[in-house]
Amino acid sequence: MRPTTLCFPVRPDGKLLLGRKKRGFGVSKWNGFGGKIEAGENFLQCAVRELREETGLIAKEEDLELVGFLDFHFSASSELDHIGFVYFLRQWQGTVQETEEMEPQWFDPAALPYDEMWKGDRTWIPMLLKKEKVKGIITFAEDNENLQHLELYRIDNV
Ligand SMILES: COc1nc(N)nc2c1ncn2[C@H]1C[C@H](O)[C@@H](COP(=O)(O)OP(=O)(O)OP(=O)(O)O)O1
Repeated sequence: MRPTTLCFPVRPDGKLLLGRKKRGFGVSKWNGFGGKIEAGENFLQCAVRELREETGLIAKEEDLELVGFLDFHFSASSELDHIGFVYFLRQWQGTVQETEEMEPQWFDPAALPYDEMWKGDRTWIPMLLKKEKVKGIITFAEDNENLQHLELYRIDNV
């Protein structure tokens, strides 16, 4: 799979915006917002475009904080392997809208719906919530759902 971006808008009260994916890869899971990089795009441009397509929110590239770099591996489906750049965003313009791809909802960071998210998320999102930056390799088992192996590192800069 092509490299991806994943962006989590964060409100001043600390709540995170997640979306329930309505179609495609990760359908029905809650996640941040993002997608595959397109030809000629850099990661920031991809993150801005995907956020706008999936939520209606308009971000400036300089407001995207790179907080994670993850290497997702699928032991039974190597065509799904991809890297993901993870961003927090604290300023934007516009209002959140449901889109054809995502049903958005704000969540308290202490009550994220991990049971309905990708299985790796409960390991690295708490690190980000503690203001740590993270780099790692997450390997999914043959069912493409459960975790097979995890290597996560706290880093100073992504
Ligand atoms: C496998 O573990 C993952 N965990 C989390 N939390 N998020 C992931 C994982 N793998 C991928 N993602 C994110 C990365 C992207 O933000 C989306 C997938 O993007 P999608 O395939 O929907 O990309 P689009 O370009 O929007 O796809 P279309 O072809 O449907 O336009 O999930």
